[in-house]
Parts: sequence; structure tokens; C-alpha cells
Amino acid sequence: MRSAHRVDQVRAAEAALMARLPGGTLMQRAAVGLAATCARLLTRRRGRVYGSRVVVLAGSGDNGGDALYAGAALARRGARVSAVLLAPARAHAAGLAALRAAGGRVVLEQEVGLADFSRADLVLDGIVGIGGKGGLRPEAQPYARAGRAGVVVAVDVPSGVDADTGEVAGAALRADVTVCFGTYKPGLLIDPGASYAGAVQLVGIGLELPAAEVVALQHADVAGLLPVPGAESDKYRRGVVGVAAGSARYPGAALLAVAGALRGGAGAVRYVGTAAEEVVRRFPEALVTEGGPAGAGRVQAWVVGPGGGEGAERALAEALAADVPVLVDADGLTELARLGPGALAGRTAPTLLTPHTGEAARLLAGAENGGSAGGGGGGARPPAADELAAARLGTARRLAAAYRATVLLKGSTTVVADPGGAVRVNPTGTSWLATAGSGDVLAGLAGSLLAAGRSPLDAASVAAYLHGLAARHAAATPGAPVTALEVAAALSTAWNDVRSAAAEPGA
Ligand SMILES: NC(=O)C1=CN([C@@H]2O[C@H](COP(=O)(O)OP(=O)(O)OC[C@H]3O[C@@H](n4cnc5c(N)ncnc54)[C@H](O)[C@@H]3O)[C@@H](O)[C@H]2O)[C@@H](O)CC1
Ligand SMILES: [K+]
Repeated sequence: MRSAHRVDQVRAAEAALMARLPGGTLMQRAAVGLAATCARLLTRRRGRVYGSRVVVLAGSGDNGGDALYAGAALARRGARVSAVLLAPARAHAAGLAALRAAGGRVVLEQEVGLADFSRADLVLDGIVGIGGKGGLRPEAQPYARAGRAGVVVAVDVPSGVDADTGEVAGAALRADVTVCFGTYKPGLLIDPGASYAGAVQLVGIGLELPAAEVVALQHADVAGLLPVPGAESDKYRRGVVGVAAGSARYPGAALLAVAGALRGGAGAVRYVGTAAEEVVRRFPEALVTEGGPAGAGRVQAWVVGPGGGEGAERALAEALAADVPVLVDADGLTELARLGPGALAGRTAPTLLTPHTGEAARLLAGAENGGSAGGGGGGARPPAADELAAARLGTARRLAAAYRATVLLKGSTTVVADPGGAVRVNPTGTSWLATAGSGDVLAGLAGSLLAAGRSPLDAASVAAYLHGLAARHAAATPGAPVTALEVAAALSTAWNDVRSAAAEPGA
């Protein structure tokens, strides 16, 4: 599991540790780890550190200090290092002295700095780290736009990325590798920030940190959360997932949601709705009923809404009336936005909402207006979907708090937020999942995990993880487009992948 901590948590842990250690120890630890990664990258690129061209972009804080000390270490190994000072009067004095003592050169003119930057073998981005506020300042912006020949290594955080949220106000420096200290930062795991970070490496500096609110699961974590039938299990003990999906207009959504549900570990899938005939023809193992959830017999969790069309209102009401976990997706979410959070108020079993940002905008508007169905409010401007996408962590948390439900916000970095504050960010996504029907498969899969007894946080984060992996497996060649049915079919491979990696020694 990769754990990410907020800046205030890092600062508190740093203060506690610094009180016990000689001054400068933490910066030295950080710089040693940073220099080691840079040396590895240079050796991979050029065969050796000696003679390579390194540029240090140094801002005014300790982030610049880390970069200058690492630059000094590389200069001692024979690299030709120049330090571009973005705030010359406030550069980290001891770091600068170390760099000069090691033979590094200092550049003050932007033209020279940009020319060096463009032809360097390796650039260290030490403009700003966890102390950064707002976007890049004007003097740093040309570096975000400039072409470069070498690799860019971000020190702790790519400059311009908000460490706590991954939001990017204006320009940011795109890194190939980010070396972060003490812990991951949420902004390194969540887009758009994550897309600026490249490969993220963690250097331990001895911080003692509290349990993280924001984590990204890895194979071993997911393997531990997969439902595995015991010797005593029968299909009912393994859980039955009810799928209320599809409509005359969207029969395909029913098939895709069932396809996902069949591969989520529940013992059986019970489909209710107008596509019963098509479902049973395609999936003879599914139980089918026409009508709505109310008369369908007992299930351990409901999935309601994919392709629900005109039937979504009734299906949602009947599913929410059942005292079992309910996953609401697609047309179910549109209906829920119309009703507002009050529609969930009487529930004791948990609810999982799986919006994309457009649906999230409607849900937030519904929460702010107290639901438009009752005719109340209606005045607030609905938040724009692209603004919500740019602030994914905050959006998922706002929704979870407003609806008192677990929220899986889909998109570039799927984020799952529990109303209690825990957040999981999904590392396996691929942009090819933005394909018609892929959300239906995800809904079925997550619902199946709910029926098998997983909590909404676990069900949602495991489903997102497997779904992303499956999309990669489904592609005929890496990075090729995939269809939703192919993603569903590849879910078994994703399960195997996760389980076999976790079974490997040292996993
Ligand atoms: N906290 C820790 O435990 C450790 C921190 N270390 C390093 O120290 C960094 C934090 O150092 P600081 O607190 O000095 O903060 P930073 O170096 O991240 O930035 C603060 C400085 O940048 C300026 N600044 C703020 N926003 C800016 C922007 N948008 N553009 C340009 N300049 C901006 C501020 O005026 C201030 O001078 C970490 O990111 C890490 O690199 C490491 O040395 C090891 C230990
Ligand atoms: K940085």
C-alpha cells in the first residue's frame, strides 16, 4: 500500500524528528537519496555520471536546498553541474556553498539557464516543494514550457503541483521521476498532479507519521481483499448481487453490468428489468426476473441505474428501500440528484455512489438545492464538470459528506472517498476505460464485491483496481483501444494477476 500524507502531517512529523537530531540531518538524508536516484538515471542514460550535464533549478526554500546538495554530490562524482537560481537573494545558502565547493557553477541569467536546461542530461526541479503556494511564479514558467533533451527529476513534488490535492493552478514542471521524502503526498497519486510526477520513488528519512487518510492499493493489498469461497460456501453464502439495469432504450447496459457482476466474486447474479430475456440468453448462469427490485427475492447488495432509462426512478426507490448495501450508478444517480441526499437519510445499510464528473456536478447541485424534486432551492449554479475533475479529491470528499455515502469518482485517477474520511486512489486506470459501457461493467463488479461482504470502500477500490488492470490485459497490444465487453472478459486475468503477484516470495 502506498500511503500519502498531508503537508501539515509531514511538517509535524518533521518537527518532532528534528528536535531529536542534529540540524540538517533530514536534508542530508533527502539529498543522499535524491543524488543516488539521479546517479542511477545518468548511468542508465550515459553509462556514467562523470561528464554528464546536470542542471539544478533552485527556488528559495528547503526544496532548493535538497536539490543543491544533491547537485553537489553529483558534481563530486564528476558531473558538470549548473545551478539556476530563481530567487538568487534567497537561495539556500548552505546548499549553494556546498555546490560551489564541489565545483558547480551558478547561473543567474534566464537565457543561459534555459539554454542549459534544454540540453542537460538531467534536470533537478527544486523550485518549490511542499511549501509551494499557487502556481509557478512568472520567473519559473518558461521552464515548464521549454523543450528538454534529458530527464527531469522532481524534488519531493513537481513544482506547480499542489502537494495536498494534485491540483495544478496554471503551469507545472513535468517530471519523468519524482523522488519524494518521508511519505507520498496525495498530489503525487491524484491527477492532474500524478500525471506531472512520472515514476514516483520514496526515500525514507525516518519520519513517524500517523495512519494515512489517502492510500493507493497495490497487488498484495487487493489480493487480501478478494472474496475467496471457503469449503463451506454455497452460492447464497457467497452472496447474491441484484442488478437492476438496462431499459428498452439501453439493453446493452444490462448485459455489461451483469458481465461485470459475474466476475466480482458473488455466488450468483440476479438480474431484474426489461432485458431479462437477453441477459439469460447471453448469461445462462444469471437468475432473471422482470419487474423491479421489490419483488425480486433476497439479495445481499443491489446495483441500480446503469442504462436504467425510464425505469430508474422505480428501481432506485425499491433498491433503496431494501436493507442491504446499494450501489447507485448512471441514471440512478441522475434520479438521486433530483431527490437530493434526503433520499438516503433513512438508510441503515451503506450506499455507494459511482459518478463520473458530470454526474458528480448534478449530485452536488442536488445536494446544494436540497434536491430539485421537492421544488426547493434551484438557485445555485451547478458546478462545472471540468472544475470538479481538476479538484478530484475535494470533489469526492464533498460528495461523500453531502450524501453520507461512499463515493467512487470515475475518471483520470479514480478516487474513492468514504464519508468517514478514508480515501483510496486507484493507480491502475488507463484512459482507454473512457469507453461506452465500461462504467456498467465497473458497477456490476463493485456490486458483486459488496454482495460478497466487502465494505463499500473495499468493494469500490478493489473494483476500480481490477477494472483498470483488466483494461490493460484486454488490449491486444499495450495501449490499444478496448471495448467494455473485452474489459469484463479480462477481469479473470486481472484476478489471477493480482493473486499470483501477491503469492510471489517477497510480495
Ligand atoms: N518537511 C520535511 O520533513 C523535509 C523537507 N525537506 C524539503 O523541504 C521542502 C519544504 O521546504 P520549505 O518549507 O522551505 O518550502 P519550499 O522549498 O517547498 O518552498 C518554500 C519557498 O518557496 C516560496 N514559494 C512558495 N510558493 C511558491 C511558488 N508557487 N513559486 C515559487 N516560490 C514559491 C516561498 O516563498 C518559500 O520561500 C520539502 O518539499 C522537501 O524538499 C527535506 O529537506 C527533508 C525533510
Ligand atoms: K520541486
